[in-house]
Amino acid sequence: MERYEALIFKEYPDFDMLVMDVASALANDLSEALHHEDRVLFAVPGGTTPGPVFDALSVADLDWERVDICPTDERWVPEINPRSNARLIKERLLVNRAMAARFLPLYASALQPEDVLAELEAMIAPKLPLAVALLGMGADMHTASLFPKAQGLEKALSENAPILVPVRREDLPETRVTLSARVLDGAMRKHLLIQGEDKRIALEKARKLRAKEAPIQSVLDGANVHWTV
Ligand SMILES: O=C(O)[C@H](O)[C@@H](O)[C@H](O)[C@H](O)COP(=O)(O)O
Repeated sequence: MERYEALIFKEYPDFDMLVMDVASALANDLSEALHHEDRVLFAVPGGTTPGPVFDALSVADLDWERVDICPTDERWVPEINPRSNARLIKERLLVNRAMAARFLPLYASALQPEDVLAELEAMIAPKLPLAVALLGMGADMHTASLFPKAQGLEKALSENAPILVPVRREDLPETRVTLSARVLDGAMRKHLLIQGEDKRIALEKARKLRAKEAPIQSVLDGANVHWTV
């Protein structure tokens, strides 16, 4: 296991090995957190990578009824929309034993996030800090919906950022809502899932840039990075 600076980088021979090890690490982290707290908050990403990890984690034998699960970020679409992270998480993670967990949404039926942000934050605030955060990363070095050059990024990266920040960028299909960097980085245990050489190179690049150019950097301290080709 390679260790450089304050993050732990673990490489796997293939994606299946990564999936099993990350699901096991997440189950252990959640179980450990549940020894110390009555309830724990677990944030998980959307995207194409985490699905198999959700499948493997959903059968883990732990006190899921004491786990609250929220997305790291959400696309501002109803759950019936295939792009909804709530839909992905409910289809792949909140099944089997993990069905007993409680889901905290980052979307509510309103034209704009700003119309209901206070209500969404009120559900999450009492449960912070995050016990565990599972994160993805784009090749453009975004994580959650902390996208470079996006409207809302500066606020989401600021030290006194609110819990939730709306994010918009012309090329994004819809408005996003993201947990702010301070909330994500404040997770007691962080696991970053990245697959492919392009993302490994992007991660290396991110470590030399500022968070504004490479938002992933704002959550790397103490993170467990799980990578496979
Ligand atoms: O809503 C989302 O899409 C995620 O939260 C996002 O941050 C994702 O983790 C990255 O874009 C990586 O996505 P892939 O796993 O599809 O590469």
